[in-house]
Amino acid sequence: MDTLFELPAESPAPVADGPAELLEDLNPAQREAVTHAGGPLLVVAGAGSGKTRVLTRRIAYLLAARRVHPGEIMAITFTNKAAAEMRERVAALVGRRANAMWVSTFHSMCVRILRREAKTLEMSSNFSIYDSDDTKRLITLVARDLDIDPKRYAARTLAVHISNLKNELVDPERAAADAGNDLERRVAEVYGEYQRRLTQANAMDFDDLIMRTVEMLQAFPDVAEYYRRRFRHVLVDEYQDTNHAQYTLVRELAGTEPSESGIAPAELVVVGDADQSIYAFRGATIRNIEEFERDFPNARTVLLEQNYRSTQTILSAANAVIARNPNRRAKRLWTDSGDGAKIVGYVSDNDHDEAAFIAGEIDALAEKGEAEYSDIAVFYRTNNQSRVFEEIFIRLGLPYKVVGGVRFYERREVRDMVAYLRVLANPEDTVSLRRILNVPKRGIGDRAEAVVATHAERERISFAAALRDAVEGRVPLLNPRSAKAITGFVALLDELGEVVASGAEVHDVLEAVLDRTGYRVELEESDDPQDASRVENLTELVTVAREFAEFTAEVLSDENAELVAEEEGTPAPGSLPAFLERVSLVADADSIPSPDGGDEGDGGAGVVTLMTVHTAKGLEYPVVFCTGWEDGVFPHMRALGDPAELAEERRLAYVAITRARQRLYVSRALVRSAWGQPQSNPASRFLDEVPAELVDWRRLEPSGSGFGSSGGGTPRAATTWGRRGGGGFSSPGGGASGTSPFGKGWKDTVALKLDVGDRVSHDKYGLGTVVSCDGTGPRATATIDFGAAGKVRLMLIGSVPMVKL
Ligand SMILES: Nc1ncnc2c1ncn2[C@@H]1O[C@H](COP(=O)(O)OP(=O)(O)OP(=O)(O)O)[C@@H](O)[C@H]1O
Ligand SMILES: [Mg+2]
Repeated sequence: MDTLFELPAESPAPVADGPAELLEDLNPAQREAVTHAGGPLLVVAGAGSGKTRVLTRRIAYLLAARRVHPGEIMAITFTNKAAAEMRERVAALVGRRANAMWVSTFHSMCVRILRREAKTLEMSSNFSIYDSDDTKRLITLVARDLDIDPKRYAARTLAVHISNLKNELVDPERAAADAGNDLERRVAEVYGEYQRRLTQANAMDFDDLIMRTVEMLQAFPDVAEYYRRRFRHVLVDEYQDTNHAQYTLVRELAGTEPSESGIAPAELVVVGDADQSIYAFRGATIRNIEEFERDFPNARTVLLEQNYRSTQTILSAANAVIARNPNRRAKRLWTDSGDGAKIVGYVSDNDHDEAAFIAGEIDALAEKGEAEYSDIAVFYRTNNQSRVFEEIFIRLGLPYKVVGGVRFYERREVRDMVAYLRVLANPEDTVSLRRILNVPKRGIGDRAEAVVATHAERERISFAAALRDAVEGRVPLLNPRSAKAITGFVALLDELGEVVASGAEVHDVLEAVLDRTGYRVELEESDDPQDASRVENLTELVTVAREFAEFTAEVLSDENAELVAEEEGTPAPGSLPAFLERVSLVADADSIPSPDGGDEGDGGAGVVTLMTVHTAKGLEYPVVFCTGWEDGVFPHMRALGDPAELAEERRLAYVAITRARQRLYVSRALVRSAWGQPQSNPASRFLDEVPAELVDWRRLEPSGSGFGSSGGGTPRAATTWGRRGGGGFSSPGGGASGTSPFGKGWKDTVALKLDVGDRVSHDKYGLGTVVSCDGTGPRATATIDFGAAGKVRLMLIGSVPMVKL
């Protein structure tokens, strides 16, 4: 780590056969790393300094200049996306020969090795891979069988401990021997039994993939020898995020000294940035970077200091934020690409406004030709934050893709609840009915379902009618226990039907479904952390429904009722069918261009990418929106009282900022409803850490500044909307009136000037297009098509919670 190469002023002479062009556009330090031969090499450098470029270029160089066969190369990346990207980059350089290389994540590499070597491990090569869900389930069963009190030791806790042990390559025997307290003894006990059952089931969990590979390479020198002989070049990207097991795997593969039969260690090159270590919760440790030279004899270190990705403004912001972390080695990172645009800051009233502002900016950038959709990424801290963006983007017709994480309305629990609502709205909806028949489990098995379905077919009645027949004992072959369960289910639906008939609002119906079906309790009592996030998603769905009810109430209030044009064929405002229509529109994934459509074949503009910051590691975009910069969101609530976690969040912020090439936006919402009840969060401390002179804040002060012309009797515009951020308010008059940043009352006055065809974003209705305008002055109204929310006629006087996009 201490070695900084003194590089010759002149670039190293290109090797035979003219790979000079492979070195041409590299700086001397990069060139050194690309051409380096022999001992292990560590490249440490800040974001955007070309670490990944060095790896891909090195591969090309190995092939072109050093006559290495592609099959001798093993490159490891952190995500499958990164692997695909690297393979692509190498293929662009060397064509189809890229195929013989192994470019993959640690996990896929291990699966590949383990399937090949299954015999050695006395397993069959078609072993299953258990995901975290399966893992939690199995651990729950094991713990139950071992009489472990789930209140004392939750399956989740046991799973985390077992995973940690595996990441440290500790087997059950050693865990048992080392156990120093009751928890550790219990964990060791469960661990042993869990492993036994995995083997019995011919299965491995994610951590096993790494651990078993390491064990195998250590236990079978001839197998290790085979891979050593085969892979003469091992390259690892994002080395700062390796854990102990992965580090050991790299060591076993590459070797540190000649093997028994005299094969020299492979050439090892690892690249990383301690400031971008964001997987400590999975056991990643920057020790692996810091101790590289001790771990690998004869290792050398190259530092890269020039950033080629971002403008100076973006880099300065990133440097200022990460500089606050304690115990880090300061790095010099510079760019000669100029200051570029200022960072745009935006404070929104709420998360809808934040998304609408971003949608407006994206539209403007695309319209002005400053960026294509595929140049743009929107980042958030946790997956559930994608929902508001998805809704708004779909309504506006902005093509986007969500990377990682399941789209909100595609999540199982959300689909289950929507299925309940559909059945309540339309009992003949057989698909939805059958989906919820035994969800949550109520003893109506597949066989019973089949019997009822057969009866329905034979009698030519609906499935719902057949269920009622079952209640009355008119379905032959149905066993009494199933009939009883069906009776309970039908009674439950009737009960819920009464809730709907009583005129309850959609969110209350939803709450009733969650409670009376036992769906929520089941998730809450589960030990599976996935179930905890399911509860969060359901809370989010209730929020959607509540907002829907609120805006409907506002629309239907006396003073506005006459302004609402009821459209033929559209469901009554606020009704369950209206809500379902809105949800289906959002869930309609068909209208979204395929993410793989790439830049070609979809009109050339591609799609906007939405993802969490974790997913964004290693990527870059000309335009980046960092959203939800609020204390409690980013940094995450969990990190607020914990310096180590806060440092990790700050590294995450550093990763987020450094993805941007030309333009960076940071935004926060004063009120966020993502967690059920609206919450007001203070600004993220990371925002304060960005030097003020780098940021152009676009937000109208609560009153006064910059609006309206003088004269006339109409009070002046006073809104909470951005002054320039997709702004659109203009005031025909002057006067004086102000609202608080939170004020949304209709009493305050403002006039919004609209023309047919204008796009607007309404706080409650979402995005819409103006279809007609009537009247002038205080009598001005516009009819706006809000898609699923219907066509609405609105007065343009009053503090209309709407902006022109
Ligand atoms: N010598 C160079 N000349 C021109 N462009 C370069 C050079 N080196 C790297 N780049 C460009 O700079 C950008 C960042 O490079 P790269 O992604 O390799 O950085 P990185 O260090 O891996 O970043 P991260 O830490 O985010 O993973 C890329 O667009 C790359 O093509
Ligand atoms: Mg990289």
